[in-house]
Amino acid sequence: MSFRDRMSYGDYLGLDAVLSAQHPRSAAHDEMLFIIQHQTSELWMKLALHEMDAARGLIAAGDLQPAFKMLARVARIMEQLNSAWDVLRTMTPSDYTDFRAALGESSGFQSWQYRMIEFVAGNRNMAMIGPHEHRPDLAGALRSEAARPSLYDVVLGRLAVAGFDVAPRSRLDCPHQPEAAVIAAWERVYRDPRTHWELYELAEKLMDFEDYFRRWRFNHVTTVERVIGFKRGTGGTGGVSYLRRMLEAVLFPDLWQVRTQL
Ligand code: HEM
Ligand SMILES: N[C@@H](CC(=O)c1ccccc1NC=O)C(=O)O
Repeated sequence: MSFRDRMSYGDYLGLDAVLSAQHPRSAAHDEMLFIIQHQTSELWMKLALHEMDAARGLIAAGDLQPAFKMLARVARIMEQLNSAWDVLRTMTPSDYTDFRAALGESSGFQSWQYRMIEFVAGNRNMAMIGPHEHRPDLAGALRSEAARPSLYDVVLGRLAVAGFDVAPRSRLDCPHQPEAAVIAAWERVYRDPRTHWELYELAEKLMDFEDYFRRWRFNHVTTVERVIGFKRGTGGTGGVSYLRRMLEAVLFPDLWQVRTQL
């Protein structure tokens, strides 16, 4: 059973690198929880991006069934991220203040994968690249992403292919705005799902995604208020006041607006 010359479990998974990447900067007991909570979230985000990018390519090519499977997996990943807050919630303000100063000015604001998920979905606020300018590779990756059609842009492309009067966006580097022609197209899809089943299913997959995303934001702001109250964030924002404003962000406004008309 010697694995001296064969690939072992740890070799395959790169576990030495993963399990030696926890470097608490204080003696506080809960700092390990804080680090692992973020690292596992970033790993799940990596998988979500892998699935979202592949789903976007398949949707653009008109191969919707495998894309649905990937988007369903993204929804399960988001559930995982949402459940993870239950672990972090066991950390009280007393526990957190034991090591908060050790975090310096670092903050979730600098999670480039979180911003990339927003950018791939289509919520592109170029000002959010600011916190990544110290890493030209990451800022560059976000800029390149903002120049590509988003997940929602390729979905709009499917509406056009199906004969709806929907034009590609003239600018890709901004959040999606509600558009009368697109809302009218979705209205026809939702009024007659049997005729437009794939588009209907696609729309509901996007709704699932945004629904889970909103729950993540809500869990975040609630946990933050529970742990630091209304203190300013280490990233320089007002903290809870900023995160509450972010709850209003809408990824797919047409899909939310069409509901009022049905
Ligand atoms: C006790 C735990 C946490 C606290 C107190 C906290 C606090 C904050 C605060 C105050 C902000 C606003 C930016 C700033 O001024 O710093 C922020 C942003 C952010 N945090 Fe957390 N956070 C916590 C846990 C997490 C976890 C577990 C994640 C998961 C990766 C996360 C990801 C983010 C992201 C992505 C942002 C940017 C949000 C946006 O711009 O919309 N945070 N956090
Ligand atoms: N913004 C947080 C700090 C923080 O949460 C954080 C710091 C370093 C690495 C990840 C973090 N998590 C999410 O924002 C605070 O103000 O306490």
